[in-house]
This record gives sequence, structure tokens and C-alpha cells, in this order.
Amino acid sequence: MQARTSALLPVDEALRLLLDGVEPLAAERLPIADCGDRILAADIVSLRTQPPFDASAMDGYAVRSADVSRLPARLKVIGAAPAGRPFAGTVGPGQAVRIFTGAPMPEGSDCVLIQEDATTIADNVIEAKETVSARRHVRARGLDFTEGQPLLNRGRRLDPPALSLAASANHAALDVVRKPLVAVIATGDELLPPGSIVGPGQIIASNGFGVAEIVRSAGARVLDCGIVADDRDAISATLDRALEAGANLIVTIGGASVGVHDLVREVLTARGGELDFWKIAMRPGKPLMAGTLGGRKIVGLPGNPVASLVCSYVFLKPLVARMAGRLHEADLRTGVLGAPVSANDQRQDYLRAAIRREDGRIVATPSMIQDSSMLRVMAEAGAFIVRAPFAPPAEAGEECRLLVLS
Ligand SMILES: Nc1nc2c(c(=O)[nH]1)N[C@H]1C(S)=C(S)[C@@H](COP(=O)(O)OP(=O)(O)OC[C@H]3O[C@@H](n4cnc5c(N)ncnc54)[C@H](O)[C@@H]3O)O[C@H]1N2
Ligand code: MOO
Repeated sequence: MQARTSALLPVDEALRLLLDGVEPLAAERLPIADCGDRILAADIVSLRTQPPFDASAMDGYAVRSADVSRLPARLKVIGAAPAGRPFAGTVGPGQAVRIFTGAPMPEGSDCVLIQEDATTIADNVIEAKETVSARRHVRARGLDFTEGQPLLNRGRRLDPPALSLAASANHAALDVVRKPLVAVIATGDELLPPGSIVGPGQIIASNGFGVAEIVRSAGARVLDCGIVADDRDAISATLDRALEAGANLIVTIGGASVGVHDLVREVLTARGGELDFWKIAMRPGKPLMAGTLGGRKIVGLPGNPVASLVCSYVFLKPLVARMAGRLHEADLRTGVLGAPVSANDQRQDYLRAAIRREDGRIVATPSMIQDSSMLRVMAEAGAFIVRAPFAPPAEAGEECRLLVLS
């Protein structure tokens, strides 16, 4: 592909290029206990019928409806049927079997007299206080599902009900989409891990933590490749480490811009990698780049902290979700401005905004300062106000597009 590096690429076009041809990863088979929140890679059908027999839905007495259609009705209790231990005999006229919820209905019986409606009048003799019609309190065999019935489709997230259903259908293991492994590499001579003694000119490498959490939330595992100096060989060696570890996606942070120490693009192309695009018409996030290296996707995030997060929400999240087989829709909503905004230039703007609900609407008030280095302002924001390129000025109370953060 011809790299798009000259003009600023519109966000939607960059996203389309990034997602183009990306398919869910191959399947792996996992014990059902490890399948929580994973994505089914194949349809599943039931391996059994549930309930496998006509079952009592209540605690009481399995009886013949003909015997309890009129009162008074006296019945002889001839045995018991707890769950898991079916009654072997047959319920004849005038007879009842003590039964408990979930137990198979004994032969001959067709309804359940709940115990609240029965009085014991002698040893093994009861009297019905209410009439009962046929099939009352009986769950028919196969009420829930039957053997061979399609139950869950490929692509379904294994949420709690889906997991219980698959287990009930007797699946001990499931084919699920592999979790993408995303290598995260922070670049910069000035960076130190949190908890460090910070010397002159140094700062803490913070971006990787938020970026990693965003890709995890989209269904990935993260390989933290730590901090790499602004040095071609060091960057190259770390890319090798990520490739050897089997990363499906490599994410670099920093070194994406035009400074002499911004080396990621240079190393990528020197190694025969392909650059698909660089420089997006967005703010923050302009120097975002994407390409491929050794058959793996690589995304270079800008180093400015807010830029790295905005690009992760807008680009990495859908990319990772697609690799993980997940449906992803950005949470775009319409809100109203809580303060005026000025005319926009050619870059789509992602204004950090505090949000509140008022009369059923979301009111979004942009922070006074929108510097892309400011994590405090970012952490206070509940949404980005998304301003299209060349949007005219707008007043408080006017509608705006919001990307709500979760
Ligand atoms: N002459 C120009 N200068 C810059 C341009 C431009 O178009 N022309 N673009 C600006 C924009 S927009 C951004 S965004 C930044 C991004 O630059 P880089 O991706 O090269 O990032 P760095 O220069 O490495 O770092 C920028 C800034 O962010 C801090 N940083 C980097 N990594 C981390 C990290 N993991 N955790 C916390 N902070 C990090 C770094 O210390 C710098 O302060 O370029 C503009 N410049
Ligand atoms: O991406 Mo930069 O200023 O647009 O932070």
C-alpha cells in the first residue's frame, strides 16, 4: 500500500485503513471455566435435553389431576421422589408421591399439589385444600432446550448467562477466539517508571498504563515491553522481542513526530516494515502512524499523554476488538454544549469535557485548557466533544457530538 504521509488523513479514512482486512484471530479450545468474557469461535448446539424428563417445579405431591379436580380429595402417599432419585413405581388412582423441586414426575402422575395446599390427616394420608389441573407445576421435558438445538452463535460474548447455558448443554470446553497479544513499548530517553527518583529533565512514563487498560478492555492481553531509549538499535531490538513473543499488534508510544529523536517511523521503514499512514487530521493525535512489521500490525501513538489516550480510544480499541472477534461501536451520542466553543480548523477536535445529565440530556462542558499533555484534565473528563474539521463556532445549549468514555 502507498503510505499516506503527506496531507493530514481524515479520522474516518484512517480508521477504515487500519481496520481493513482485519479478521478475528484463530480459535483456541478452553475449559469452560476459563471462557468467561471470551468470544465463541463456532456455533454451539445442545448436547442434551433440558429438563431431560418432565420435572416438578414445586415441593409437594405428584398426583393425578382427575383425583384433585374436586374437593374434598384424600390421597395415600405411597413413596417419595427427591431430586436425583426418581420414584420407581406408578401413581395409581387415589395415590400421591411426595416430590421435590426438580425431581422427575413419577409414572401415572400429571400435576403437583403444592405442600402449602395439602394437609396431613393421618400417617401417609393427605387431603388437598385446593383443586389442581393437569400439568400444573410440571416442567415438560425439553422446556428449556432439546438435544441438537442451536443455542449460541459464533461471535457471541460468553457473558454469565451464555456460560451457564453452554455448561447446561454439557459443553466442558469451548472454541473461543484467541486473545490478541498487544506489545506496548514506551520510547524516550526522559522516561522513568513510576516510583523512580526523578532527575533533571526526566519524567514518569505514564501513558502505557492507560493505553494497556484500553486494549485490555477491548479483549487483549498486554505484553509490557517497558521503556526504550531514543536509540535505533534499542528500538529495533525491542520490536524483535515483541515479534518473537508472538505479539499480534505492536504499539509504540512517543517518537512519532518530526523531531530528530522521533525514531519509530525510521526504524520501522529501515527494517522493511510498511507504513500505511502517518499524520491524522485530529487534535490531539496528529502524529499517529500505522503500518506492518513482520506480518504484524504496528501502531505508533504520539507521546503527548492525552494524544496517546485519544488515539487509543479512537483507533486501538476498535482494532483490538476486531482482532478479538468483538463487536465494537464507539459510544457516540448527541449532547448539548455547556459552554461556547470557537470555530475549528482542519483537525477533528476531541475536546475533554465534564458531563452532567440535565432534563434527560447530556450537557458537556469543555475544559478551559485543552493542552494534550494534561492528564488531570483528561481524568476529569467524562467525554470528548468531537468537533468536525472546520466546524463553525457554537454557543452553549447547541447540540454537539460526544464520545462518551467508559
Ligand atoms: N515541530 C513539530 N513538533 C511537534 C509536532 C509537529 O507536528 N511539529 N507535533 C506535536 C504533536 S501534535 C505531538 S502529539 C507530539 C508527539 O510527539 P512524539 O510522538 O514524537 O512524542 P515525544 O516527542 O516522544 O513526546 C512528546 C511528549 O510526551 C511525553 N511522553 C512520551 N512518552 C511518554 C510516556 N510513555 N508517558 C508519559 N509521557 C510521555 C514526552 O516526554 C514529551 O513531553 O509532538 C509535537 N511536536
Ligand atoms: O497530538 Mo498532539 O498536540 O495533537 O498532542
